[in-house]
Amino acid sequence: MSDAAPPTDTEERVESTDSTETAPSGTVTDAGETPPLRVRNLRKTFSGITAVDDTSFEIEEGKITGLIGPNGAGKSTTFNLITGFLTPDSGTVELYGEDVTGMRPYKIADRGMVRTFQIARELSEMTVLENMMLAPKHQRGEALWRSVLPGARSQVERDEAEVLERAWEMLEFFDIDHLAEEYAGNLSGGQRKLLEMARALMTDPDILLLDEPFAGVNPSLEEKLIEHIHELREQGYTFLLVEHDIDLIMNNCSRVLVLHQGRLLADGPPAAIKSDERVIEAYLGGEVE
Ligand SMILES: Nc1ncnc2c1ncn2[C@@H]1O[C@H](COP(=O)(O)OP(=O)(O)OP(=O)(O)O)[C@@H](O)[C@H]1O
Repeated sequence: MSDAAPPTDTEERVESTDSTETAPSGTVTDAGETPPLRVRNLRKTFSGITAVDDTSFEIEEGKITGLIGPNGAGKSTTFNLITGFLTPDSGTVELYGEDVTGMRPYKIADRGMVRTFQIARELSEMTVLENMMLAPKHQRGEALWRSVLPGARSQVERDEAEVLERAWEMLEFFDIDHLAEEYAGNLSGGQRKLLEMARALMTDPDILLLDEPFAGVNPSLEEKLIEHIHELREQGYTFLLVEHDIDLIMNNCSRVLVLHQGRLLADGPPAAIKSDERVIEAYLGGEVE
């Protein structure tokens, strides 16, 4: 990625994806801002298979960026490398200019970047509210630590009250507060996605990484989910979305990153990506729109 100012939604330009053009670590864009997330020359292999191959990109503050690519392109691996669930063989991940490469996921979450998770089977047997209360683990850890200090009891109670208040706020924001006592396993696909997002927001992150946010969501809830994402973006949150539904990406992201065989094939606004020959070719010669 070059140091050029990020393209606007209307520009038809596709960024060069030559990773040698990336700016040195800690530099700022021409707009004068350090990007929330910058990935440089990331590489990850699994016993001979190169899943992510010298990939570099950055995402813009307060924008929705989409990450797409055919099956096996390296999207999940990239997500896991960025969020600390995998350690890269080489390359760096920077959050607001800070090198967080190889940091544990909870430390990365502490620094303001979180990802959504599918609700595991065990959590399906807990209520929606219980799922929410489990989310900010590091805050609970702090509360336990403080519990050995003088005057700690009231502090612990205050912490718990704050977490509970935040949980209700998020459930209300996503219109699932009426489901608070429902088992998570009884929710519809769309309601689960809302809960996944509500949980991710418990720690009040700056950057949200959404993993297939629309998978299994019916059209009416899909619309609601999209509205919520845009509302949060307007509040200043920054998004990176991995999603198989190309239309949803093209219609809702200001910028799209295309991975192919572990490498960044294209990076630009949706209109330019849709007409990019290399992208069309990567999708087996099929239609991108
Ligand atoms: N833990 C692993 N062990 C071995 N190979 C892996 C592992 N994880 C991913 N791979 C391989 O790395 C490549 C990239 O996989 P990845 O899951 O990141 O792609 P993806 O774009 O998310 O694919 P999909 O859209 O099908 O989910 C694939 O060839 C995959 O088989």
